[in-house]
Amino acid sequence: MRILVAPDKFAGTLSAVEAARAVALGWRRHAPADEIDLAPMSDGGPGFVDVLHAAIGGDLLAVTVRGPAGQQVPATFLRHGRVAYVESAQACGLHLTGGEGAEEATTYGVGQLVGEAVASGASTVVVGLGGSGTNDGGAGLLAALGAQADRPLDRGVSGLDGVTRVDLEAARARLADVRLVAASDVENPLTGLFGATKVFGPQKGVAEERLPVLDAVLEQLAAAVDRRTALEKGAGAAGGLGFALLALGAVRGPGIGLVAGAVGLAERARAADLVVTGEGAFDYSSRAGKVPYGVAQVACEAVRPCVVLAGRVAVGAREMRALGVESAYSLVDVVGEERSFADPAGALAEVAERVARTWSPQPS
Ligand SMILES: Nc1ncnc2c1ncn2[C@@H]1O[C@H](COP(=O)(O)OP(=O)(O)O)[C@@H](O)[C@H]1O
Ligand SMILES: O=C(O)[C@H](O)COP(=O)(O)O
Repeated sequence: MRILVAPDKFAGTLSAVEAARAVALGWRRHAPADEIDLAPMSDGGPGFVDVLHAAIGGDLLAVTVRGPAGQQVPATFLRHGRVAYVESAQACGLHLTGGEGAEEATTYGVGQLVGEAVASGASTVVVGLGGSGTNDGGAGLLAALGAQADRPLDRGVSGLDGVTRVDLEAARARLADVRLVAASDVENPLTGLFGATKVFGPQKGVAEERLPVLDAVLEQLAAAVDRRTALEKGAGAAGGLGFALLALGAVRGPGIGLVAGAVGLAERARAADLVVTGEGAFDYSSRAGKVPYGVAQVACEAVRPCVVLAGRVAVGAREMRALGVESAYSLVDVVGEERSFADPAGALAEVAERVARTWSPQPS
């Protein structure tokens, strides 16, 4: 059999590359003769630059930028021809905030990264969104690129309270000859019931009672910049960073589609008998622009079965079928929570070995 292994990262425990390797290791223990094609994936969130670099090559350029809490953080962007790929999580990721201080956390560093990419001569800058610890509507990015306002744009959402005027002229001029692409992992609008704050604020440490307050501040930002942009798909990605990029003229696309195209996923799925994908938590949010859903769609189009290996599975059988997934296996259910976190690679390999018994029966 030929198996295509195309997982996302397991946030907090395994990178996509490590997850793919663990699946292959476990699979081979049961089915050593199977051919395994590794295609670690990303939806624009953490791992975006590494996964693309491994797949398409190019030059990694190292820079130091302002992190979400004002600390200096190292980051790399990828230059491939005249295209630059920037991973926003490197400058404003949840792993950098530890799920604290979301109200003050800024995306200023992402703007610095975009500025560096432009300065390097890129004619297209693709910004991967997702896995952020920020909720500033991308105001920090706007500030780093030269935007002016009647409130500080670089102090997180809390600094924006009362904002009525944002001038994007300088930022737009800086990007005048550049095609900007927002590669988002979710399709949420900036504000409201399905907006960035209500849906993703809690995972960034925003307290329940603060959610409507912050949402209202982002409404003020939307009114000062452009209300219509705030309603666009993906405006609420990465704490509203999508909104700022769209306001600067970015075109939006799903990050998973972009990465799938870059790694040639469709062709590789057609060459496989089974597609294996996965992520930390396979839940309903996996539906929009998430890796397992995107990979399952590609598998479906290639008429190949697709299975999910995830840390946790919170999708019912019917939902799963609707997502185009045959079966989903949970590390926590198979090896227990303690081992899943203490030895994630070993746990994933063990689950993969068991899944191989079902999907790749060996001659006895
Ligand atoms: N090894 C693991 N075992 C069990 N659960 C895990 C493991 N690694 C990550 N997770 C779960 O996955 C969650 C992250 O989900 P994930 O799908 O990776 O990221 P995101 O939703 O940000 O795209 C973590 O909060 C954790 O609950
Ligand atoms: O807010 C973000 O960074 C994402 O767009 C949604 O978060 P997730 O990467 O954890 O899904």
